[in-house]
Amino acid sequence: MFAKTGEGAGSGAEPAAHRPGGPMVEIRGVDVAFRTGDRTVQALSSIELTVERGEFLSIAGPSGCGKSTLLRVVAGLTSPTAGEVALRGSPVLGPRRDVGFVFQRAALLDWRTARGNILFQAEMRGLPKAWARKRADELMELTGLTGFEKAMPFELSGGMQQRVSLCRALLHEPDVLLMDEPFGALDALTRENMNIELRRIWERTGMTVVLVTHSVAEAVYLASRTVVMGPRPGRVIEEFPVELPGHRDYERTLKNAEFQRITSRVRELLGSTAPAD
Ligand SMILES: Nc1ncnc2c1ncn2[C@@H]1O[C@H](COP(=O)(O)OP(=O)(O)OP(=O)(O)O)[C@@H](O)[C@H]1O
Repeated sequence: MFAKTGEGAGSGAEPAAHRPGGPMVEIRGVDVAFRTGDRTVQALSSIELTVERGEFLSIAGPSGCGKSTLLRVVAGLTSPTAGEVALRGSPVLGPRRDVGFVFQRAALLDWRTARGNILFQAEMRGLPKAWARKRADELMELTGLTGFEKAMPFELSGGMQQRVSLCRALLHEPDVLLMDEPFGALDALTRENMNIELRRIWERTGMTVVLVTHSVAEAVYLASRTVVMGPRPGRVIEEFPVELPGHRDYERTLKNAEFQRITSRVRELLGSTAPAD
């Protein structure tokens, strides 16, 4: 059903936002059912979603509604029971190398330096060493880690560890960055700062991002579109284009009437299942 684009995975030094538009991720009629013993859990039902190139899409939904499963399907780590997913027009049939994944916990190798952790991605993929070192240094600068190249993970704060994890996920220039509750383990202030950083990085690079979060404020502040999922079996119940200024000052955005309108509506939809943020 999905035509191949002919473009190589991970290619394209120019930011996605500067390339012609078009779908980056296409999710068509996706169902996922898990079998455990004699029980079947219907995790996702009839998911239809398109993520445009250069778009920042956030997904909010109650616990257990299948948000992580959806990200895993996009990355090719979980196979759908029905339906199809394509990245840049090429069907996702197994683990994809053209995605970057950031998880809630940074999961750094504690015997390697910050830079060594980032370069691990290149070693696993057999990328040219000199190119990878240059790219790692650029990413460390972009995420404010310059000066911490040789720091060991235990010497880094939670926020800095998550920055290393972000650099590691971006090293191979993935077409799409998937983030699963990346700031969930951080304290409130660090989380706010990481939101500001991530938004700044997205504004500068124009990469395609899909972010799963429990924080309504985070979902709306960061995204160009927010999707709300309903409880199991997970399905999309509503989408909100976030029509706020491209460059978003944090304090000003939180006071913006449109931001408040969208966050209230998302909270209403999530009802009592949404934790306060
Ligand atoms: N590998 C698996 N085997 C069996 N059941 C699974 C598996 N992975 C997920 N599930 C079930 O699928 C449903 C959706 O799980 P998922 O982790 O995707 O939800 P979520 O919305 O990300 O939850 P949370 O917000 O709590 O992280 C849950 O009922 C979960 O127990």
